[in-house]
Amino acid sequence: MDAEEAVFVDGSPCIVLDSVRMSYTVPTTDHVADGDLTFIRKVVRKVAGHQSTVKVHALNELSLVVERGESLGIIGRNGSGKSTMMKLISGQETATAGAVYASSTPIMLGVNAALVPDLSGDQNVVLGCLAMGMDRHAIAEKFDSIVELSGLEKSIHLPMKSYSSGMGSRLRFAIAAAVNPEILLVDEALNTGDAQFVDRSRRRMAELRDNAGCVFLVSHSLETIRDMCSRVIWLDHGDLIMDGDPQETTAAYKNFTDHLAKGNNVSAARIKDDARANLVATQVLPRITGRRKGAGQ
Ligand SMILES: Nc1ncnc2c1ncn2[C@@H]1O[C@H](COP(=O)(O)OP(=O)(O)OP(=O)(O)O)[C@@H](O)[C@H]1O
Repeated sequence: MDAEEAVFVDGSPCIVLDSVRMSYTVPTTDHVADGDLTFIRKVVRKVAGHQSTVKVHALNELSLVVERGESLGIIGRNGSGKSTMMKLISGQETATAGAVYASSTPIMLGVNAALVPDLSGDQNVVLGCLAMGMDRHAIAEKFDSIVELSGLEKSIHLPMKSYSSGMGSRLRFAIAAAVNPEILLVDEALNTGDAQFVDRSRRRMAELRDNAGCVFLVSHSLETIRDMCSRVIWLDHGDLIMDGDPQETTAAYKNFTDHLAKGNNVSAARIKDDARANLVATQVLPRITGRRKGAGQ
């Protein structure tokens, strides 16, 4: 990534990721992680109860500016960093380095509501709505439609711990869908439910998308991404590979995965390298009074 572009945005963008990185330190049973330690030191560490750890780089340094009106699709293989990026934007996780700026609270459909298992479904509706910043009047107004969307009318007075995981997901989705967020995050991997609920939730999602200032959508369905997004980014092993037009980006990614599926690892790597070579890296600069679009480049 040699080229760098200074981005000058008119008005305020919805989301800015400024040199963001995310890594996790996780325990491992792989002794290679102990590196060059002598056998004796490895035994001593084990006896002393030391657990080996490795660092997982979920997202390597990247910057991104997403403007109002954009609908950004995020594609990539399993483990490429898509959900991690969503968690950083929603504030569920804090980046290891860099900063995330949002013009208002992003709402991630399905997971925003931190619900309490011992409370009943209806009590959790109130709790979840309060957590999203709704007042009691607005909650009372929306209550019936939330329960209806969840499809849990019969179980709404039972404790959430008695719900199946699908029922819990439906309630969380219905609560998150009660507000019309300016920044909407949809991770399709989190969308569970039976056919009837999927249909209902898709309709509500479409309404939310139409009303949102900007939308982030993670999906393994390239068709969904092409249908719904105005811009697509391709992540691989935590790196930003491509950022651009939905048709071009999904076509390049499909070409890459088709080559991989046929075992053509070398040509797949070349496709990825070519895509990355054309990437214009974003650089986030502090806003300076008087600076104009195109100035100072
Ligand atoms: N809480 C966590 N602790 C440790 N490692 C994590 C954690 N969350 C994600 N990772 C690691 O970070 C990397 C990126 O994961 P992420 O869930 O963002 O991928 P993804 O692109 O959303 O994958 P998928 O398509 O399978 O949902 C993976 O290697 C994953 O193992």
